Amino acid sequence: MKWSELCIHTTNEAIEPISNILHEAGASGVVIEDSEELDKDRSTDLGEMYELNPEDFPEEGVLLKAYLPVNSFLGETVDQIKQAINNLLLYDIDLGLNHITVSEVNEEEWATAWKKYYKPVKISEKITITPTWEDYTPVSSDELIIELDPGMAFGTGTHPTTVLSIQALEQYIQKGQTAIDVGTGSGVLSIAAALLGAERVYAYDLDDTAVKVSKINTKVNKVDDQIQVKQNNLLNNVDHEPDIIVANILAEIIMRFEKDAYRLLKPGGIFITSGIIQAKKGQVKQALVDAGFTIVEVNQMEDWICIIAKK
Ligand SMILES: C[S@@+](CC[C@H](N)C(=O)[O-])C[C@H]1O[C@@H](n2cnc3c(N)ncnc32)[C@H](O)[C@@H]1O
Repeated sequence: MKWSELCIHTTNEAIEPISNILHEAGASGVVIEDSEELDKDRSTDLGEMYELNPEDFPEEGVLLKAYLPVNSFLGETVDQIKQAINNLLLYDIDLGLNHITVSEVNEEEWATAWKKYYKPVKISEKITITPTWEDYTPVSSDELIIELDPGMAFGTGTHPTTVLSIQALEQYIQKGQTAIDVGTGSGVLSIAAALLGAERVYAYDLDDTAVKVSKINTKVNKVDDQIQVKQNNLLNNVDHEPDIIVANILAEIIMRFEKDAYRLLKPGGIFITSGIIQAKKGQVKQALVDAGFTIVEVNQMEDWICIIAKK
């Protein structure tokens, strides 16, 4: 099959919203080439491997590459993507150069293109994420390993918004608790919750590819007994009473269901909200307080904010 590569020159801040647009448009996998990745200080004490080739990265900004099958809808799809990206300006998201090119690639090229950037990474005190195709030997006996093949669903597990969510889960989850993961993507946060001791996790995503991929990932990590994955719009028609709700979704989407989160959580329950850009921090905090929550922590990584609130 012929594939078309859509290459978008943008900024770090725009990675997640543009990735979402690309997935919604049916893109199969998104490659992120971030100029900052090359200069990042990285710890290698725990056996992580970083073999980055400067030629794979832009001099500045971020290149996002998405792959779409070449068919008769391609032109329209590309136009819709461009329009949706331009609409992000309305949310004060800096798009940088916003230069978009389209070229053709063959199947083998795209199937391996994104895998070379994805290596084992220790992302919290206890959790290391490793791609399923890498051999990784745990460094210590209490290290928890998540094996992930993001396939076509969002979430290699190493995006700052995901890292912040996992660090918060690690801090707040207690053995035997029930958790809900809204917008599970690859299932990474649900798997982390289960490995950290949650007895029951409900993982929801609107996207059926995410549902399929996360089901596979829960099996690969042998936590499919603890995690129920289901296609669902936010918390609509959910009646479980969790101890923890985690949602790594954009601010605009969090502000559509903070009241449902408050209603469902047990008293004292924790709501971990991630995927929030700096500019939206105040609005999300206010929405959480208006819903009845007390803000217990606000954490930041790069330009991303994670707000932890208590019922
Ligand atoms: C930023 S990704 C996060 C994926 C994963 N939780 C992680 O941390 O890597 C957001 C996910 O939310 C899903 N999503 C978007 N809108 C949704 C909705 N209304 N209901 C459920 N899931 C939704 C998307 O399909 C996507 O998989």
